[in-house]
Amino acid sequence: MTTKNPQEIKLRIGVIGTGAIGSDHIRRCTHTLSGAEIVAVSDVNTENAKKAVTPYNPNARVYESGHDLINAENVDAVIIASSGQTHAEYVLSAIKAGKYVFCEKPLATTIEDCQNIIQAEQDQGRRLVQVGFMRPYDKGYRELKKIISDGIIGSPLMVHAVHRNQKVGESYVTHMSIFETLIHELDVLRWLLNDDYISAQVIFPRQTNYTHEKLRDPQIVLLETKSGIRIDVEVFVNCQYGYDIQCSVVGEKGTANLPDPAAVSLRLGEKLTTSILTDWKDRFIEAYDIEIQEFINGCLAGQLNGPSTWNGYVAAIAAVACVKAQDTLAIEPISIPDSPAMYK
Ligand SMILES: NC(=O)c1ccc[n+]([C@@H]2O[C@H](COP(=O)([O-])OP(=O)(O)OC[C@H]3O[C@@H](n4cnc5c(N)ncnc54)[C@H](O)[C@@H]3O)[C@@H](O)[C@H]2O)c1
Ligand SMILES: O[C@H]1[C@H](O)[C@@H](O)[C@H](O)[C@@H](O)[C@H]1O
Repeated sequence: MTTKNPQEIKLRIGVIGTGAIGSDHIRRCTHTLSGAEIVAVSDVNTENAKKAVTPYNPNARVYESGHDLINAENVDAVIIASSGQTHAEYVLSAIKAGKYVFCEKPLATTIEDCQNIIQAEQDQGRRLVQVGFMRPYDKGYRELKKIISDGIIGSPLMVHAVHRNQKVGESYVTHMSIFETLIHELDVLRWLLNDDYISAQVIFPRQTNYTHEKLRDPQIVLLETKSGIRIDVEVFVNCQYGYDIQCSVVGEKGTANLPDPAAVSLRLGEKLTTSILTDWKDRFIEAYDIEIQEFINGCLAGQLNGPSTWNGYVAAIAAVACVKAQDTLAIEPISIPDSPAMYK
C-alpha cells in the first residue's frame, strides 16, 4: 500500500477487464471514492485497457496477462470485471497469491468452479473475495428489507419482480438471461426475504420480435422458497423503452414496492412526463459506489464484509437450476447446503 502522506494510505488496485463496468470502476475508484488508486490494468484487448486507464492514471501499467497483474508486487487488491466465464481462473489466481479480490457477478458460471473457489478461500483461512452483488447496497432495497423485517406488512407471501433491459447485443444468448441478468434477483431476493429457494421453473410467453435466434426473450422465472413464498421474476432484456427494475412484496397485511429512481415530472405541451433511465450504470450508481468503497475499506482494515463467495455459490446453484428449467420446462429442485462458519 502507498502512503502519499501519513494520513492517506492508498490501496493499490489492479483491474482485469476494462469494458463497460471495468472502466466505470476505474473512474469511481479514482474520482469518487477514497483510499484507492488504480495502478494496473489488463484486458485481452490491451489497447482498450490503455485507453480506459490513461485519463485516470497515465502511469498505470498495462498487463497482457491478468495473472501477471495479480502477481505484481505493487498490486494490493484486484477488481475482476472481465466476461463472466473468465472470473473463476482469476479469482483462484488472486486467492493463491493471498490478495483481496472484488469479483463482478457472477462469481463463476459452474458449481464446480464456485466450490473450488470456496475451497481455496477456506484453505487460506480468511475471506479474500467480495462478489459484485450491489443491490443489497441500494437504498430502495434496504428500505424494502427494513419494512419486511420489521413485520410492517406481515409475513411475505408473494413477490412479483421485473428485470428489464432496453436491449442486448447479438452475443447475449438465452442462458445469459440467468447468469448475467436474473442472478441479481437470485441474490437480492434471498437477502430480502431471509429465505432460500427450493425450486425453479421457467415459462416462455410469446416472444418479442426484437430478439434474435439464440435468445428466448422474454421469460418468466418462478421460484419457491423454503417457507413457501412464491416469486415470479419477469426477465425481458429487449424491452425497448428503458432499464426498469421492479420488486413488489405482498405480505399478509400490505404490500411494499421498490421505489423508482427519483426523476423530475415535467408538465409540458399538454403532457405530464417522467424520464425512464436506460442504463444500469445510472440506476445503481450509488450502490456501486458504496459496494466498492466497502471493498476498499475492508481491504485496508484486513476484514471483508460484503457479499461473499458463499453468496456467489448459492446464486450459482439457483442459476444452474434455472438454466436447466429453461430446457426442461419442468419444476427443477434447488438444494442449498449449510454454509461453513467463515460465511455465517
Ligand atoms: N454488477 C453489475 O450490475 C454489473 C454490471 C455490468 C457488468 N457486470 C459484470 O461485469 C462483467 C463485465 O461486464 P461488462 O458489461 O463490462 O462487459 P464488457 O463486454 O463491456 O467488458 C468485458 C471486458 O472483459 C474483457 N475480457 C474478456 N475476456 C477476458 C480475459 N480472459 N481476460 C481479460 N479480459 C477479458 C473484454 O475484452 C472486455 O473488455 C460481467 O461479468 C458482467 O456480468 C456486472
Ligand atoms: O451485466 C449487466 C448488469 O448486471 C445489469 O445490472 C443487468 O441488468 C444486465 O442484464 C446485465 O447484462
